[in-house]
Amino acid sequence: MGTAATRKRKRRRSGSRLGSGSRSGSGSGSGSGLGKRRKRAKTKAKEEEDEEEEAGREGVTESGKGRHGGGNAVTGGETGTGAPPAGTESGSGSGSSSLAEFRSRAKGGHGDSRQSGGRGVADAGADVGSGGGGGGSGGMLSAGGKQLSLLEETVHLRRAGKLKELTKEELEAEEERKLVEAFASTKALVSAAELAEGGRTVQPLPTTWRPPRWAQERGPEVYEALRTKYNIEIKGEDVPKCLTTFEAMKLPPAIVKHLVGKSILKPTPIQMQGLPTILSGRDMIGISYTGSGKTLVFTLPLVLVALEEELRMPLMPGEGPVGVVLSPSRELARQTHQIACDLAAALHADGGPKLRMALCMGGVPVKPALEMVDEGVHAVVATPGRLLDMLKKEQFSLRLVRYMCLDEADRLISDGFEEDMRDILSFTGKAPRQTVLFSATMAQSIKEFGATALVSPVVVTVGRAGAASLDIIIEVEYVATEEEKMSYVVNSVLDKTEPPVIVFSSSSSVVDALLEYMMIKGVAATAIHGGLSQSERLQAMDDFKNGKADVLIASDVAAKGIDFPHIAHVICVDLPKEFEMLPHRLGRTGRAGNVGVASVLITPRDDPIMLSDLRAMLIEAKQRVPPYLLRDATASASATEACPMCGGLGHRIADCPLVTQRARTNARSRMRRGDEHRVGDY
Ligand SMILES: Nc1ncnc2c1ncn2[C@@H]1O[C@H](COP(=O)(O)OP(=O)(O)OP(=O)(O)O)[C@@H](O)[C@H]1O
Repeated sequence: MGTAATRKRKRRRSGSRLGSGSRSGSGSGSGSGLGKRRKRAKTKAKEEEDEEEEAGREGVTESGKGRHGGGNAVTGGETGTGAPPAGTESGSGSGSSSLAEFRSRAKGGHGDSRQSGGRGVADAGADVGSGGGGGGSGGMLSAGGKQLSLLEETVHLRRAGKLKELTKEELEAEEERKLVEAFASTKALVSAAELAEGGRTVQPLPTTWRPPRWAQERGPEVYEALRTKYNIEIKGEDVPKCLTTFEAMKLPPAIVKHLVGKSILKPTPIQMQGLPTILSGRDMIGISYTGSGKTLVFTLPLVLVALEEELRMPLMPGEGPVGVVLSPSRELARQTHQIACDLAAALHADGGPKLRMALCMGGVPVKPALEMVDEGVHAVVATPGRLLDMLKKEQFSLRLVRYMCLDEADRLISDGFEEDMRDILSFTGKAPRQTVLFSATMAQSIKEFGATALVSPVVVTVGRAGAASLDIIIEVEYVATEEEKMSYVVNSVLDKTEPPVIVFSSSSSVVDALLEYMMIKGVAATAIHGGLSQSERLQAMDDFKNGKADVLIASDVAAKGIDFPHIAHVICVDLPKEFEMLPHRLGRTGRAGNVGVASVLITPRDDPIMLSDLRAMLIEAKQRVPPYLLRDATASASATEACPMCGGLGHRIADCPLVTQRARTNARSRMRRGDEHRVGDY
């Protein structure tokens, strides 16, 4: 590992769980050491949450003017020609549309659809969110009309003798069903107005995009075979074709050229099914393992929606956006925004119009985004807190939005973001809207909820949701005490591979202590966590990306979605607070078909349920299970069926730590929202 100490980043935090905060690097470290130049930016409570964006703000005023929503023609009409020879998967390439062709299609393609919409509105009383009538969560009412909790309900039923005849297994299954329903009944994807009116759009967004004719003429058995070959599972009605080349998807040549320049030559499985699905205007839930190219699946349509709108009717100053991508962290928002800008620039360089893509996230000045809005903004990539803040200040409007994506959607529609999401949707107009959700992890409860809140969605799954990528070699290492971890990481684990390496911990103070220790040991390291200022976070990311630092020590703020190229090794010094986070952490390596190594440190003090999940994950990924895990993990777990709440393979819902944690987080979030003056890390 490199020895050049880079920047003099000095921080210290006492009480680190890892100890060793002292100069000697040993002992139980109260955290003296490198001085006190960095003030503590966070309280303990904030540190525990650490991760990300939150918001609790008041007041919703619908604003915005101008346009009206409409159809979603994306890249053109039915011009794919030249069937490929039987048995081949690719088109002839003639399906790819030039910008001029695209322009003419966009102008004539779907006439008035922007005005007329195309999605009908459901009758009052329609099934909004999950659950439908009766409160959705399956709760029942007491004689006094009060909604009963699940617990109270069970007690009532027991007293009434209705549960007597059920076996223990049946009771457990019933309990699971109700818990899943209870959590699935959250309605983050349905705006307050839609909830109030009991209506929502019920037709997929109309689009003029079609696959090439040769692809349309193939029988369903061809697509079934392709999906089997690429391990693609689909759910939904009338699922669009799976296309195995970008040309067959009729992307503008400038985009294909841009992708080739990035060595993206052939779609990955989630792209094969996901891109045609979104280009067809369908709502979609996309689940695929980490590093499998999901970002392109939702970013490319964002840019193409923007292109089409601009070609049909250029945006006026103050208008837009027509597309929005929401990310749960600033780093992820920044990354996605850059990818969208690159795609837009490729179109512009080929003679296309200039598309304006705004980045709206906390920690950075709002001015550049506002300047873009003044000119007319085509698309926005945002974190929920900043977006909501701007909407409430009427700095722009979402009334023209016809494409909305939630990246890392399981995080965005749970964990206290729910209210923000609903508030954000209150700012959308009545225009038809296409909604797509993506993640590598999505527990059954979230998937079910998504499926009821979207319009005739297509669910595309590649691999099991929450499974570790098979391109990662996972090694579990047993360490007897927390105090030993720090020296163990530096002296035994770090040297297993060449840099770059990412080290994860769920605690900011451990991240700080590790940074201090590594700097003392001469390791070129930098760190990122939610307690640092935005400029410090940015600097750390840049130093790591451009090779100034060999090691990035990170809290889970960097676990989801961040695409560092060629990470050789991920080290988890502890298990995350939610097991679901582990595949995300591990997934920073082994991306885009490369093989990676991950080390997970465990101690005897780790939660047995977490260890059980870990064991099941290793077995599923056909990795070596250390004897310690075989001995101590709880024996009751089923290794074939995932917990419907959190996706963990090692336990059932009755033992799910997430159930308790979510309840706690939601309560905390409700309390925060009562504080009008709070300004979150958004
Ligand atoms: N078709 C492709 N061929 C080769 N590389 C690709 C392809 N599509 C995307 N990539 C590259 O793969 C890497 C991972 O892609 P991406 O970040 O979209 O993964 P992801 O599925 O979103 O992962 P995560 O779940 O961690 O967010 C990126 O560097 C991207 O440029």
